[in-house]
Amino acid sequence: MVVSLQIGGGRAFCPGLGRDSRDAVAFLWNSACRPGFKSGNFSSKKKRNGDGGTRRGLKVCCERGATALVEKKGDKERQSKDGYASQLSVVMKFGGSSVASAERMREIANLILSFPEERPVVVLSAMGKTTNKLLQAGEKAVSCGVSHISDIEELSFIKELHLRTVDELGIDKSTISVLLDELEQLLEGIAMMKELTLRTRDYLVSFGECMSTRIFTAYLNKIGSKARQYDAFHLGIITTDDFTNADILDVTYPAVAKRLHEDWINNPAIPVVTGFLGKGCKSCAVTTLGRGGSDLTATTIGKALGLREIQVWKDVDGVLTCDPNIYPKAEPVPHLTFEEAAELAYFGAQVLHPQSMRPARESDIPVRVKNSYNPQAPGTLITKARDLSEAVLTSIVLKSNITMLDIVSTRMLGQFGFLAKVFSIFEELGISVDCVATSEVSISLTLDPSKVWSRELIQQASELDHVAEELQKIAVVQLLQNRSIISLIGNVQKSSLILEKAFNVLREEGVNVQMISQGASKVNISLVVHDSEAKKCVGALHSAFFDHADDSLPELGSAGLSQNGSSMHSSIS
Ligand SMILES: Nc1ncnc2c1ncn2[C@@H]1O[C@H](COP(=O)(O)OP(=O)(O)O)[C@@H](O)[C@H]1O
Ligand SMILES: N[C@@H](CC(=O)OP(=O)(O)O)C(=O)O
Repeated sequence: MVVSLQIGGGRAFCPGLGRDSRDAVAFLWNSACRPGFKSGNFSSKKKRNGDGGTRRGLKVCCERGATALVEKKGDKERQSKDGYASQLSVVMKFGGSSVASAERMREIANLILSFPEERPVVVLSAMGKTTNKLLQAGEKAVSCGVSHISDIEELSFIKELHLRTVDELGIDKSTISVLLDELEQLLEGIAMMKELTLRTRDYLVSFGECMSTRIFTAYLNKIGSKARQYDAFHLGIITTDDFTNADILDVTYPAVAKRLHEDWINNPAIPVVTGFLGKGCKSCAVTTLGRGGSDLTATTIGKALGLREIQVWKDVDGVLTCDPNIYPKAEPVPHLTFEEAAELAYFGAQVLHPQSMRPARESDIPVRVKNSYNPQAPGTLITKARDLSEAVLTSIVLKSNITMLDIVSTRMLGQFGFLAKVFSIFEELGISVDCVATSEVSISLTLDPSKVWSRELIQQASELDHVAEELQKIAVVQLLQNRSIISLIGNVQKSSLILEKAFNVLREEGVNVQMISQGASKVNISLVVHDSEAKKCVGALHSAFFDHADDSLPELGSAGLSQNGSSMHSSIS
């Protein structure tokens, strides 16, 4: 088959073409399989790169107006779903601790520029603890009265931090002064209304990312690295209207790819994007993706552009065997699968946003978790698959202050529809359920406190009473608070070994496990214990699985796999 290309003014054919043209043929070959592709519509283009040099590429046009610059010199071309062959190569996301001060911003800029071969999209969180401070300021504004807004300690803190940073970096105050004024006006509005709705809350916290990205972009430009700031809600990150915990919609991917790609083609500059934020599809208001949501912004952009790698830079040497605040001897895990990472994030490891692995997994783009304080450390690489032959336990996750419900049917054994009825009550009340262990007539479950709205709900005793009231129509209900879930993320092929070892440790510690649940993905086994015993258990389990990996524990009989509060069951939820 002969494929013809129109390159510049000349005409060329597949056999014997130069390298650039072969790249274009490859693109044509891929694109021709896509709907909307119109063959023969090519033009060459000389392009200035970020350093002011020129780089030759071929601009390939598709029918829908999508264009792609195909690089020469063996730079592996990657295409987004929409047919864009991105010039950008990686996403580099920096969390709050990585951009907490002027000093940190300088270090991050140096770090980004120390990879001259990369053309990154930078995603930033708010500086340090700004998001928490904004939320606290909002809460205070509700009751302090309009005339006392300027007395709010957290507002002064935020102003001082951002103005000092701007000053220390030697950039213009005007970069953020308008936003600081708007923030004060917003707090006055909250004080006037005496209420802080979820929608307003999202708008309020958005000031953190909007300021950090403006400061960092101005700094990059000041030091001669051309950068361009983007607010995610203007970039095309479209979400549901679930304020404080919005989901990203699929329309986001082509919109983000188009905007970033076109801007880069027209005028290359490092994109610096606000993490955590989006735009509600119906409300058009600013939404947020849940706490820690900048990780999800990073993977979403990675997928949109079909980038080579997604890097999330934190203040730890990667994903660790355990939260270092709970067990300081925790060690980095060198390699994880998307499934393992998603599971440990979902079960409460703060290091990654629970939904952040989805876009990366869907587009099979590796995620690297690195330490911005220690860039030499190898970090954690998260990919589709890894060698599990030696793996037993990967990580231990502790989620505390959980509410557990023990529900036993008042109907006769064998009544069908009991479980359906229980779950329909949770659905009606909009409550998210976390771990479950069941039998035909009884069910133990834990309520998910990771969603902001449900955390508030759980804190409201009256709401919980309402749950119990509804359930009591069909069952005897016991509400057990102050429980912890210890999740063991490990190799499914070794689940019996994990259980055997874990139960031996817990028996030695004299701990009674109140519920066991092995998730559908089977890389996770969750044990519910009392809050007061949880940290001790995690320490002992960590010692057994990681600190003394060679010590073999005495063999025990096979443990039951699914147990709820009232009885031991053989099923696995
Ligand atoms: N398994 C774990 N591995 C690494 N860090 C963890 C783990 N569990 C909890 N953490 C906590 O997560 C923090 C990093 O996540 P986060 O604060 O969201 O980072 P950033 O704000 O830089 O994105 C660490 O400082 C650590 O305290
Ligand atoms: N600033 C937001 C979003 C975020 O992702 O932050 P971090 O990357 O610092 O966890 C938050 O605090 O939730």
